[in-house]
Amino acid sequence: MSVQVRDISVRFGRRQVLDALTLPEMHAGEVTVLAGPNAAGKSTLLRAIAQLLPHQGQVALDGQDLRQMPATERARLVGFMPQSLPSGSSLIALETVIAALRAGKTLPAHQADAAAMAVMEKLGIASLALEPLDALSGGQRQMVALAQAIVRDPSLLLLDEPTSALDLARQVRLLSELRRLAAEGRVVAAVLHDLALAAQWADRIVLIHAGRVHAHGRPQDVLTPALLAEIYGVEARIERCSRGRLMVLIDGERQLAR
Ligand SMILES: Nc1ncnc2c1ncn2[C@@H]1O[C@H](COP(=O)(O)OP(=O)(O)OP(=O)(O)O)[C@@H](O)[C@H]1O
Repeated sequence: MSVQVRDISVRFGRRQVLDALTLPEMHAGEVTVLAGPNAAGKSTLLRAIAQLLPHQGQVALDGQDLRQMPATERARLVGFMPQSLPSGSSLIALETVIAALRAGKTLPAHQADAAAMAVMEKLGIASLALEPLDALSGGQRQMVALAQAIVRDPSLLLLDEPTSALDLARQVRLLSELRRLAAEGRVVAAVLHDLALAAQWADRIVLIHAGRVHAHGRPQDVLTPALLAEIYGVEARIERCSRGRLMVLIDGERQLAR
């Protein structure tokens, strides 16, 4: 499977947030990380790809335009994990995962319960199943959001800062899960701010700046001091640790020439 994202433009009022943005084609088996400064347009792009906000341009799965698909078919094919789950829910965590499952599939109640529980077990959060969603910690809610995003077994998985509230062990658990989901034949795209995590887990990094793709490629090609200075305005060093992994070291903000 491949995903084509072409010429995406989004405007909020008079503000052009995305300007004919085209991503490199994404393929099954690959994890693509979208990175870039605050307000660059990363969340807006993910939401446009998931067809959650009005936009111009095209998103296609194997050439099939997502916009033209019936909503249930799209819900089955695309999983979206938001930056945070809305609060004010009166449901327990398991019910929210069941509701996410039923948005894309009609299933008898006992099968839906079992499928939702199986995903929570796989993610190590079975003990949270009967807790009210609103009573969970930020990291626990983020793991439940992941369960909601993957429970329909989507072909395209979109995640908005999925590790932002997670402790170190759960970051590794989530990112290993993303790699496994990709290896099983899915397309995975995640917004991440942590470039060290991106370097370790991504096949490809797309740097987004001011609503456009500034650079894209393998982590070793994109994580360069020059590009990080251009995009983030920082003095960065990229070094390899003893295991050969890329380390991104930020020495400070870049001093502008007078
Ligand atoms: N619903 C909205 N109405 C008006 N403006 C919006 C809306 N959503 C986003 N924006 C604006 O669009 C721009 C891009 O926002 P977006 O959330 O996509 O950035 P981001 O790259 O994900 O940022 P961050 O790293 O801070 O999460 C920002 O200037 C933001 O204020």
